[in-house]
Amino acid sequence: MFIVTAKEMYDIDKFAMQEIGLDGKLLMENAGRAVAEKITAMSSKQEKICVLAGAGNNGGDGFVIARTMMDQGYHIHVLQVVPDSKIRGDASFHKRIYENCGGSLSLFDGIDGTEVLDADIIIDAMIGIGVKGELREPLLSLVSLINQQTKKVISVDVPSGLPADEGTVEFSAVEATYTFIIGAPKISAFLNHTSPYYGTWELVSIGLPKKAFQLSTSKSIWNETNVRDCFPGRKPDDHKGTHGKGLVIGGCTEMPGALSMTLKAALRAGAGLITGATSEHVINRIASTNVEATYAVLSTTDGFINNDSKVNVQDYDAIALGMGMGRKAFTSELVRDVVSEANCPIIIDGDGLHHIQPYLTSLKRRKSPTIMTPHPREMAMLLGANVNEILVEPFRYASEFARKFDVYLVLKGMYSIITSPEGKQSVNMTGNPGLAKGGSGDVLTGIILAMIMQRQDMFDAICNACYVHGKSADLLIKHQHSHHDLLASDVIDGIANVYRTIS
Ligand SMILES: NC(=O)C1=CN([C@@H]2O[C@H](COP(=O)(O)OP(=O)(O)OC[C@H]3O[C@@H](n4cnc5c(N)ncnc54)[C@H](OP(=O)(O)O)[C@@H]3O)[C@@H](O)[C@H]2O)[C@@H](O)CC1
Ligand SMILES: [K+]
Repeated sequence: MFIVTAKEMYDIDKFAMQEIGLDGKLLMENAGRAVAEKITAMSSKQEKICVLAGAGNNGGDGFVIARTMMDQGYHIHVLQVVPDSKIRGDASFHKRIYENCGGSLSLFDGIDGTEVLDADIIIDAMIGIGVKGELREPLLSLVSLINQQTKKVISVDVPSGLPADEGTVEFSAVEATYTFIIGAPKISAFLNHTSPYYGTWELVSIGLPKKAFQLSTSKSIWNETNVRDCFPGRKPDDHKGTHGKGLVIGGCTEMPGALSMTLKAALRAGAGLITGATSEHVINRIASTNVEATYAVLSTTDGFINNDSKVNVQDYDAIALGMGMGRKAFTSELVRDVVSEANCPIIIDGDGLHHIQPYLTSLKRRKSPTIMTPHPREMAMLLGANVNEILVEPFRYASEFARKFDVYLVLKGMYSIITSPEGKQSVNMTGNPGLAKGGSGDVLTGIILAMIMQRQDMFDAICNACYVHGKSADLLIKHQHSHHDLLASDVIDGIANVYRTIS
């Protein structure tokens, strides 16, 4: 499923019309019919439905929805929120058809007399991706009235007033119960501060050609079909070496658990052989619960690993670096040496991100892929930016960072964004608030390690890992646990449930 900006959507629309030859009125008919079908499935003919129609194509969709539902016997009224003179193009065409069919319509004449107050269901087709700046009056007051009601509000494409793109914090918008998104989800459906306005959303397809999307956008949702298409298989003659030999470097006296979880997650996720490189103290603490792993002892100062014992990094297919290692200056040296000496893919996570921050440009010199897995606060630290700036524009920050430092980036969050060094982006939709706990990130790193060692496309492997991690949590919440009691170690055990569903 592709994800678009408003501009990309307009480009796709233009391509479909000018290059492919699809008519705009037909696309609008398809959009309105597809949304009407969804709405009829969730409403009854006894309910009074008010369609709020604007002047642009979003309003045009509203007229098609109204006509389609009216013909099926629904109790429909259109409240046109702009004067007749403003209605243009295809919207004007579909308004005429609605009226020719005998549809009921009135002009919005101020809040007091509004039909919104009478309706059981409000269909918001005032403004879609064409919004510019903050809502003007009288729509601003109308939106505020709608948001005070407890009625079911169904937005068409985008809740009116909400920007389709990232980067805007000042806006007023309809707080929809449901949104039926047309063609492709817009970026604002995946941002912390804008996604709640959509309510529950669903995509409706209107016949826009796949070719148009492929030419215009490099962003998509990574879903179960993607996972099934490229999930590493197992053959009868496989041996432990077939599935990779991984090294995990991290841990300190105060945080032995982080390394332990990465080791265990990597093994559960399918790694062939895993070695933990850490202090003797940490090994003594975790070895009995990670009996399948092997260990390399690193020298320490005050319980933190240092660079004296020189880690052997040459014999591995991939390395994970950083979890629970602390932030001592002498550990930075070790991180730098591993990053410059290893000839295999490296995942840098947790404290490793802090150590590498002053040396980010060195990553460009690596011959093998580098994967970084920051949460938004770590991303802000890496960039020297404010975390709120990142949260408002995560796609842009992620894309610029990945390109600049030639890394694969997993920007973790409610919707994690995976970015390739070329700027290709995927959003992972699995996962739930139960994952907002210590250790979750260490588990994800272990799963990524296992996936990238099985020698498939790096981007696909990382996306699969994010999917598996979130899906494990989702299945556990569905069947056994709650958001409150779910632990990172449960997510490791839950990997088995995910594998059973996809293999
Ligand atoms: N892409 C596709 O393939 C297809 C797209 N389709 C649909 O088209 C939609 C995009 O249509 P669009 O481009 O006509 O813009 P749209 O969202 O109707 O908004 C324009 C109106 O909003 C108004 N307005 C703007 N800002 C405002 C403000 N701050 N405060 C107040 N008013 C403001 C603006 O007024 P103006 O500024 O011009 O006076 C104008 O009247 C898209 O979301 C989808 O639903 C489907 O039909 C099928 C095919
Ligand atoms: K809308």
